[in-house]
Amino acid sequence: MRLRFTKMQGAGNDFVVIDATTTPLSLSVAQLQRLGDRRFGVGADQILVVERASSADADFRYRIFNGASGEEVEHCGNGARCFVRFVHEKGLSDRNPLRVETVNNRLVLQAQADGRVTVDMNAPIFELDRVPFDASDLTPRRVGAGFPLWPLDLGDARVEVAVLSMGNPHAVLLVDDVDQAPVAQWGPRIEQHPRFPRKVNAGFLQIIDRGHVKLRVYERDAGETLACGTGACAAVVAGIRQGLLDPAVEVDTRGGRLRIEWAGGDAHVFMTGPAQTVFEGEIEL
Ligand SMILES: N[C@@H](CCC[C@H](N)C(=O)O)C(=O)O
Repeated sequence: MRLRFTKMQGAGNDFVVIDATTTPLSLSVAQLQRLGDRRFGVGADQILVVERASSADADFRYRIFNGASGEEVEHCGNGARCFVRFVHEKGLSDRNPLRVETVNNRLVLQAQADGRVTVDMNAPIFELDRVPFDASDLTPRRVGAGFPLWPLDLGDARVEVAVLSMGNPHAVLLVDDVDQAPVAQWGPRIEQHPRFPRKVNAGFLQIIDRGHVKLRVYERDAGETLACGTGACAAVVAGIRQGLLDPAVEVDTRGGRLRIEWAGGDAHVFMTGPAQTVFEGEIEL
């Protein structure tokens, strides 16, 4: 099969984006992994497939697959911004905002006049069984107004993580200096910790001040990426719940800056950041 694709990036988190709005497309895990492979394929952290919506209250359906594993996942913040740019650039729709359905969510996305895109990421989820996280026999340390930090045994280290879902699972760890943080060592151990039955994205968060943080994320099934949009939302929400951050925060990732806003409680989280097309191509799969 010959497949047309668009290579995109949002803050250095990179994607192969495929238009499946006219012809339905079913790719095998091996084909998805080939698209994600930086040596034998195109190379991407995630593969995004744009489809027709299944109901009238959404404009499109957007599916996300981790490039390394070919597994379908629930959410991708940086990918959502690229999805908007793709739909507008390809002339698939000129609606703004766009409403999109994902495997477990509905999102509203708005292209801004300055070229950035804002995504309504919905409300964060703290119920542990919905993350999911197995906290049996664990006692958390409570911080802020009672927000739990959970102890995790990593073998030669014991860390404390905030646990939440942005539609996909996140564990967030506070560090003094993110550039020195042992992301490559602890990232995979947190990602595959048995207390996270569906694995987890592991965020390493350094607070600069109440409106500015630095963040690195070891993504589930992707390794460390240059940025993770849902990870940025989860980290800021965790920082706010710990009483360390204000409601609007600039997040510096290794690939660029994201702005995250959350008013607390049941409020939705809003993420604003860049999205860019890198090139177009065709591949024989
Ligand atoms: N890069 C993404 C998240 C992609 C999915 C993640 N690796 C997972 O498995 O949940 C983002 O920008 O949010």
